[in-house]
Amino acid sequence: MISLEHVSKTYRMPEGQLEGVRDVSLHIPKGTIHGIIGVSGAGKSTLLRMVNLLERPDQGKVFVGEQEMTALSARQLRESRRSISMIFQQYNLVLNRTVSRNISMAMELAGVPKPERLARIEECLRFVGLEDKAQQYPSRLSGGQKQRVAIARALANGPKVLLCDEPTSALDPQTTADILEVLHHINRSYGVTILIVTHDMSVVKKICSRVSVMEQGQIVRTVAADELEAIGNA
Ligand SMILES: Nc1ncnc2c1ncn2[C@@H]1O[C@H](COP(=O)(O)OP(=O)(O)OP(=O)(O)O)[C@@H](O)[C@H]1O
Repeated sequence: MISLEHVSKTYRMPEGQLEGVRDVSLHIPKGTIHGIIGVSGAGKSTLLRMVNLLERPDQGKVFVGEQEMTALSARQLRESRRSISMIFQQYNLVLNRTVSRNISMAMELAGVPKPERLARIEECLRFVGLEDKAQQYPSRLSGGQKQRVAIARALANGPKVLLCDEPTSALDPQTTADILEVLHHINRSYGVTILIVTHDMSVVKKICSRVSVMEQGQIVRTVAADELEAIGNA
């Protein structure tokens, strides 16, 4: 479903250049949950953001489904990104819009008619267990509830791929477990392929089938999640 072929990204700054990602190749099969783990600065977020081309690689190719993302025009890329959703550590909700409007926005941009939007908002909120919060503003919600809204928003356009950048790092262990259960449920119910960046080994163990370990911009190994512990202890 997701293929990265020899992708690299170098950041050029006045004080010199920094190789964020170096010659990474990775294939993630459709319908799986894949983790990317590594210390701060290893290049995890950069790699994740290459999948929807929020970061454009300097070299290499990115495929999502049949589409070569790196070969699309700006218009085609906008279109293609509708099937790739993203959630973040800090939720990135629009604070002066209600929960309902937050979820509606991507559908408005995609030109979805209002009755369909309203039905979809209800469905997505029910999926994440927040059907009673539609008219609430984000500031009135807990961290776990904000992340549920962000997940509902991510589901609104019916994505094939969900990119998660440290989605539970701001949450306590119980809320983390609840959010991971929601992500697992999305994967099982809709067959969405999930790529999740984390520094938390327990996240990987709970929901990932495979995991890649990054160090200094490179993937140093990709293993089944239950093999990770053995490596960690070696
Ligand atoms: N826009 C940018 N400009 C310059 N350097 C950048 C930029 N984005 C990332 N980097 C650098 O690229 C390297 C990889 O960063 P990245 O954020 O991908 O790492 P990470 O593994 O996700 O780290 P963290 O867990 O702290 O988020 C780091 O050294 C970082 O400082």
